[in-house]
Amino acid sequence: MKLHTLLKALPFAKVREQSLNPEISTIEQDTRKVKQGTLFICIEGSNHDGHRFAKEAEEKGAVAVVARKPIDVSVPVVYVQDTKRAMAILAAAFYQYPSEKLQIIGITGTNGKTSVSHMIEHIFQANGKSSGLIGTLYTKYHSKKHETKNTTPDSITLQQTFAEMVDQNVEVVSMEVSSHALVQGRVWGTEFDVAVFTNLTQDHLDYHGTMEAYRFAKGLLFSQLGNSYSEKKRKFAVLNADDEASDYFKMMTGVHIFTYGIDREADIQATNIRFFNKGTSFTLRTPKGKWEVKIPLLGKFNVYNSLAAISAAFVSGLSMDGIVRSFANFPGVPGRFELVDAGQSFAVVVDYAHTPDSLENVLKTVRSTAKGRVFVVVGCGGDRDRLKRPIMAQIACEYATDPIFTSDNPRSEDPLHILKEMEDGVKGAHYTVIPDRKEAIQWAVSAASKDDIILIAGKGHETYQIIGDQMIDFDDRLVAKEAIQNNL
Ligand SMILES: CC(=O)N[C@H]1[C@@H](OP(=O)(O)OP(=O)(O)OC[C@H]2O[C@@H](n3ccc(=O)[nH]c3=O)[C@H](O)[C@@H]2O)O[C@H](CO)[C@@H](O)[C@@H]1O[C@H](C)C(=O)N[C@@H](C)C(=O)N[C@H](CCC(=O)O)C(=O)O
Ligand SMILES: Nc1ncnc2c1ncn2[C@@H]1O[C@H](COP(=O)(O)OP(=O)(O)OP(=O)(O)O)[C@@H](O)[C@H]1O
Ligand SMILES: N[C@H](CCC[C@H](N)C(=O)O)C(=O)O
Ligand SMILES: [Mg+2]
Repeated sequence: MKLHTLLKALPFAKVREQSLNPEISTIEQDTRKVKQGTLFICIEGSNHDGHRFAKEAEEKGAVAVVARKPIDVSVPVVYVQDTKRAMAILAAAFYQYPSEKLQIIGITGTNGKTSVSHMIEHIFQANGKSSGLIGTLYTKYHSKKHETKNTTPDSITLQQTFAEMVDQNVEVVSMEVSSHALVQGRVWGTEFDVAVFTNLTQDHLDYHGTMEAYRFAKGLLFSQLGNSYSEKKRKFAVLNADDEASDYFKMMTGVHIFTYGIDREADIQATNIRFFNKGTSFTLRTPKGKWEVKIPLLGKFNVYNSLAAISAAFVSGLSMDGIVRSFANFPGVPGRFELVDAGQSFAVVVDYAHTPDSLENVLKTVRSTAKGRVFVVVGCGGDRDRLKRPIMAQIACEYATDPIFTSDNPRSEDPLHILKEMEDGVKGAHYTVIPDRKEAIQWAVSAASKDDIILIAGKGHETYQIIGDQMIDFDDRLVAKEAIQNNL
C-alpha cells in the first residue's frame, strides 16, 4: 500500500517530504522488527521514547516514520498529536479493518479471562464454527498455536492477527482484554460484538494506582462497544450480576445487557449446584427454560466461568442445547487446576492463582476435597502489585495446613524482600519459608502423604522463571513430577 493511500486514514496528519510516496510493506513500533519498507511509529512508553529509535529504524529500512515531535531522519515523517492513537488507526486501515469481518468476543476481569476465553472457543468449535483465541497462553486458530508476548497484543500485532484469521476463514474470535491493554489503547479500532466481565478484585495496583482507576480501565471495554442498535451490529455486554462492578459497567455502555449469576437474580442463573470429585453439576435457569449442566471442572468459580461462557455463546446466537452439550468434553486449560500424576499417593495441583481472590477460591476448592493435609507452595511476582503480598500470605495461612512461601518471578526485586513483605501479613502464624522454588516443591512432596493435597500456585502454564533479567527454564509441573519420582 502506498503511504499516501494509507494516510487517508489520518486526515489531519502533517507530512514532511509530501512529494515522496513510498510503498509501505509493514507497520512496526519496535525497531527490532523493522525491515525494508516499514512504516515506523514512535511510541513514548514506560521505559523508552520510541522517537530515539527513529534513526535506527531508518537504517534498518524504514521508508517513513510517524512521530509527535521533531526527529532527524531523511525519509518522510508523518506528524500527529498522538502516535499511539495514530498507530491503532493506521494498523486497522493497513489490514483493511479485519475486526469488522469477524465476530469478536472480548473478555475482561481480574480472574478467569483465560479460562472463559478457552470455554467460549471450545463451545463455538463444538458447534461447528471456526473459532480463534487470543490471550495469555497463545494466539490459536485451526489448532495451531502462536506465541504471544502480552495477554492482549499491541494494536499492530492485534490487527495483523485478525487479518490472518480472516484469511484463514476464522469466524469467531474469543480474546482476553487486559486492563493494561485498555488503558494503552491496544484494542482501539477493534470492533467487539460481545464484551464479557468475569469479576473485579485486587490486582495491578502498581499500575493503576487505585481500585477505582482499575475498574475504570476495565469499563473502557464496555464504553468502546459502540452505540448502535442496528440488527446487523447488535452488541451485548455480558455482566456478572453477583459482582457490584457490573452496575458501574452498565452505566458505561448503552448496548444490550445480559447478566449471569448464582446468588442474585440474573438472565441466566445456576441453581442446585452439586460438586463431585471430577466435576460439577447445576441447573441452569434461562429465558428459554431450564437445562442440566455438567462441567468437568471443580470450584464455584468455575461455575461462574461457565456461566460467562454460556452467556456469550447464547447472545451470539448458539442454541442452549448445543452450548450445554459441548461442556461434556471441555478439555480444561493448561496450568489451571492441572493435576500432576506420577504415581504418588497424594494429589498435586498446579494452578495459576496469583491474586488474593484466585488463591482464596482455589484453596477453598482444594480444602473442600481434601481428606488430609493441605500444602500450598506460593510466592508473589516481583515488579508487580506489592499490596497483594501480605494478603496472599494471610490467605495461604488461613486455608492451608502447611503454607510454604517461596519465589514466583522475582524479576528485578530481591526475592528475600518479597518474602519479607509476604511474612509481614502473617506475624505469629505457622508457615515455612524456602526461597528456592524447586526446593520448596521438593520439600512439600517429601512431607506429603496419602490423602494430602499439594497446591503449587502462581505460575500455572509458565515454563520459565524470571530472576533479575535472566529467564531460566522452570515448569512447576515438571519440577513436581521429578520430585515425586525421586521420592517414590
Ligand atoms: C508496562 C507495559 O504494559 N508495557 C507495555 C508497553 O510497553 P511500553 O510502551 O512501556 O514500551 P517501552 O519499552 O517503554 O518502549 C517504548 C517504545 O520503544 C520501542 N522500542 C523499544 C526498545 C527498542 O530497542 N526499540 C524500540 O523500538 C518499543 O517497541 C515501544 O514502541 O507496550 C508494549 C507493546 O504493547 C507491551 O509489550 C508492554 O508490555 C510489557 C512487556 C508488560 O510486561 N506488560 C504487562 C504489565 C501487561 O501488559 N500485562 C497484561 C496482562 C495483565 C493481567 O491481566 O494479568 C497484558 O496484556 O499482557
Ligand atoms: N472466576 C474466577 N474467580 C476467581 N478466581 C478464578 C476464576 N477463574 C479462575 N480463577 C483462578 O484464577 C487463576 C487464573 O485464571 P485465568 O488464567 O483464567 O485468569 P486470567 O484473568 O486470564 O489471569 P491473567 O490476568 O493473569 O491472564 C486460576 O488458575 C484460578 O485459580
Ligand atoms: N499477567 C500477570 C501474570 C502474573 C503471573 C505471576 N506468575 C507473576 O509473575 O507475578 C502479570 O504480568 O502481572
Ligand atoms: Mg489470562
